[in-house]
Amino acid sequence: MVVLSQPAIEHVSLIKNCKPTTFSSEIPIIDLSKPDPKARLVAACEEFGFFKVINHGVPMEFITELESEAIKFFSLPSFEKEKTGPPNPLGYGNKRIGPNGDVGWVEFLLLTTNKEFNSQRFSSMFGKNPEMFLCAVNDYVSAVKKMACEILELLADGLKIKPRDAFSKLLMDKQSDSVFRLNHYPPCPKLQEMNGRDLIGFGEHTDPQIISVMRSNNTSGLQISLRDGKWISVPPDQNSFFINVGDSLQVMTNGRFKSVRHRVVTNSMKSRVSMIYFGGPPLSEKIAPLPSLVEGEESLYKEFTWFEYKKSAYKSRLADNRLGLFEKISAS
Ligand SMILES: C=C1C[C@]23C[C@@]1(O)CC[C@H]2[C@@]12CC[C@H](O)[C@@](C)(C(=O)O1)[C@H]2[C@@H]3C(=O)O
Ligand SMILES: O=C(O)CCC(=O)C(=O)O
Ligand SMILES: [Fe+2]
Repeated sequence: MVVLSQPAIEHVSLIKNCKPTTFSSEIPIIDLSKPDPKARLVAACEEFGFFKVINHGVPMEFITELESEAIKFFSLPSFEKEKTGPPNPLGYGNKRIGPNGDVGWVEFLLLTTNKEFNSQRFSSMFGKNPEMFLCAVNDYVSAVKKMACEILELLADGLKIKPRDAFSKLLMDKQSDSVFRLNHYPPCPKLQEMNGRDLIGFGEHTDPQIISVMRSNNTSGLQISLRDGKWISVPPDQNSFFINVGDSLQVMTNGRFKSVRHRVVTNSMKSRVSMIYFGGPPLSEKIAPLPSLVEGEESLYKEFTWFEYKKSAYKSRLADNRLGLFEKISAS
């Protein structure tokens, strides 16, 4: 087993007292090999903005290969990892999340999903041999993107949207502004002496994009907020994927789907390694409710492009309600 480095707690402010959570069995599970998952997918996006996918069709060797490359990367000495940082927003980062003062017990690598761009920007990784790593990223991202598009098409069918690629075409576009993230949450044994206190790995937030596909090793830590504001812990499952509705999908469905608030808390004993594909539209794409979903209702959002939303999101703090700035103020 590879043991990853353990940084010392130097920011007491990283420690928050999280309300107790329970491991939840309520999280919807969607089996993509079953005949007709559309209605259950729509219900999951309406009620939770979150679900687990099993029998997903992503080859296991792509997952294990990328996990082993990620562990190799995070096991490098800091000075090697820092050659690919600081994140702007792409690149290696440690504890500081985003440009606005958020911190978490996490180190990460943010990449684009563009093969050529990654090769140029990250060719210094692993000295002279970044190929294995970048190849593992490409194989994994292509397979996960295919699954994300399949899910988005089932959702469009479930919502009776035509054409059925109304959402998925944004991820398939050559200009799609999608990102890929590897997170490593080192264990923090000191937590055991801290009487039930939790250390924030990644603070609460919603993802700005259309859809996020998360996979982690078998270490717990991910929590989601239910619509009543209660937090529940998501039981880890290294063989499955977890899907988040992002802010942009909330807007495109005129609020029918809700982007899910989520966070990660640190485990006292085990490292957590997660890999997340954030499917986003091209920068110039107008993000607006689809006409068939506003019929007879008003659009809840002002018009904006993904470029405008992303720019505004990257000025915000993690926990902010980023969509608030783009909501129409209702007359009543
Ligand atoms: C604090 C921030 C980090 C973030 C950019 C932001 O200003 C607000 C959104 C954050 C988020 C959450 C989802 C993804 O992990 C991410 C890459 C994204 O697109 O938006 C991160 C941003 C980041 O880590 O740079
Ligand atoms: O690491 C995880 O499980 C989730 C991280 C996350 O929410 C993010 O990177 O946006
Ligand atoms: Fe997230």
